[in-house]
Amino acid sequence: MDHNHTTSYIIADYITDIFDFLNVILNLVNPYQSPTRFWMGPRLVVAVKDPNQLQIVLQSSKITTKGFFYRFLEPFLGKGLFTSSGITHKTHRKLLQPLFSQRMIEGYCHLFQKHAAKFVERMRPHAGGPEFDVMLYLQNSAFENTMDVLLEDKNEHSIDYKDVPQFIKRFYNIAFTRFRYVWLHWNYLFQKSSLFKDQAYMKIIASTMIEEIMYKRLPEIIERIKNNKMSTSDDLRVPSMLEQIAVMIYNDPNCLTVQNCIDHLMTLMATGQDTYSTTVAFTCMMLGAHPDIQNLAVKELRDVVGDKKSLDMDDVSKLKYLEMCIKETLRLFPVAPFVLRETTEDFQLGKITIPKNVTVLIGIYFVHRDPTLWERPNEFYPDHFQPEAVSKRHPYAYIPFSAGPRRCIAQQYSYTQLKVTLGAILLHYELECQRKVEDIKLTSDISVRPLCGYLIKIKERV
Ligand code: HEM
Repeated sequence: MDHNHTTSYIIADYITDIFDFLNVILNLVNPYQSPTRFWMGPRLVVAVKDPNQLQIVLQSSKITTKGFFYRFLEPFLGKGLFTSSGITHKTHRKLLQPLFSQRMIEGYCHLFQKHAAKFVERMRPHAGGPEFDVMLYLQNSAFENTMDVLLEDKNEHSIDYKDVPQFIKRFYNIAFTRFRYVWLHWNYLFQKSSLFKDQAYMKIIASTMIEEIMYKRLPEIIERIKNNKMSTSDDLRVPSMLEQIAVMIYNDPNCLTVQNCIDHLMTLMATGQDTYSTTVAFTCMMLGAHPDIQNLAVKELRDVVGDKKSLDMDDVSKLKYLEMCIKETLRLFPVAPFVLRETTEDFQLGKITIPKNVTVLIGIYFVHRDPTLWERPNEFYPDHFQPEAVSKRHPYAYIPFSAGPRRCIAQQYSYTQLKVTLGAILLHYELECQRKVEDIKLTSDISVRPLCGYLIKIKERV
């Protein structure tokens, strides 16, 4: 690799002493041109933040192996889509892609509406009151919504599972702690820690829950498949994801093992919640802090939705301004500020050769706030996503869902779910937030988090 790009060498202890990982990485990488490199304990990390270079890395099929950090997610997610690599990932991705097709998303929309309405009601006691952390309600709502889409689960499971949404957060936190504290990379030391015990306990509860619901649902689903009758229950306009997976296995019993199914369901459950809830929460904060922008979003909603109090699929595609607000939120507060890859052979990045066995850090957060790419990089300014501005910008300047073969499988699903939820919130409440972008101090584990919490005030909308 070209040594002119060498920047900083850090030793393991340096990074572990500092709580604020996001800012550690920002300070290490920001002053230098891309790509830049640093050591994390014994590992060489190459950070990429230039959109042309990001395009080369993300589009390449030679660098799709997830970084070493993802090994710490495996105890919970198994070998699901998020953590697997190589041919397994490629074939399973192809199998699961139809679960997120436009037709399926249209079917799930009905469930998104149901859970958005429930969420709006849960917040009602706060209307007219002081500020509160909206995540208190979002976490459970995200969990119930995901379980409904995945497993046709009506949230009737035993009381023992009420903590699972909290476990998912805690689990990410443990994986991230392992990442930060280099000595916990070694299984031997990790297994001596209390984190290991916590992780094992949470894993047992969560996977028992998934298996219990799965086996409860399966006889009915198999009966439907045998009778050639896909789901027509009142609540489901399309089959649940479990039912679609069962049909695949019915047609080709070798396509997935039972363990594959459990791993995929665990992965979709865990990836589907935190992403959705943090984006809804940050968007509420941003709209609350910018009443003029909120008014524009509400005007568009009223024009599209008319007198209705919820949104259907036709409405969703017309809400262009609300989508711009969501995109701007994901620009400033990307769910994944960095993603990691591992080189399995020497990789050519323009004139630079990145050697084998190096971690490549894909700097989503950097490119999203690059002043050479954005008119107002540190402000909430949805007009960044006016079609004309988008057409002039580098396509890899904005990659909240990543891009290429390892991009998020649920991008369209997420925009639909987010618009349905935020639309319902805005139709019922006026949002207020006292913090603008510059007042929100961020930290990160696997995702970016506001140190102050997701604090907003709500008032009934007249
Ligand atoms: C605001 C919403 C979301 C954002 C911003 C987001 C972002 C991302 C990003 C950046 C990646 C790439 C991660 C990496 O390379 O390490 C990813 C992958 C993935 N996401 Fe999402 N995600 C969102 C919602 C969801 C939802 C709702 C689901 C599931 C229901 C989901 C499932 C997945 C899966 C399975 C992968 C792995 C894909 C693969 O490697 O083939 N995501 N997501």
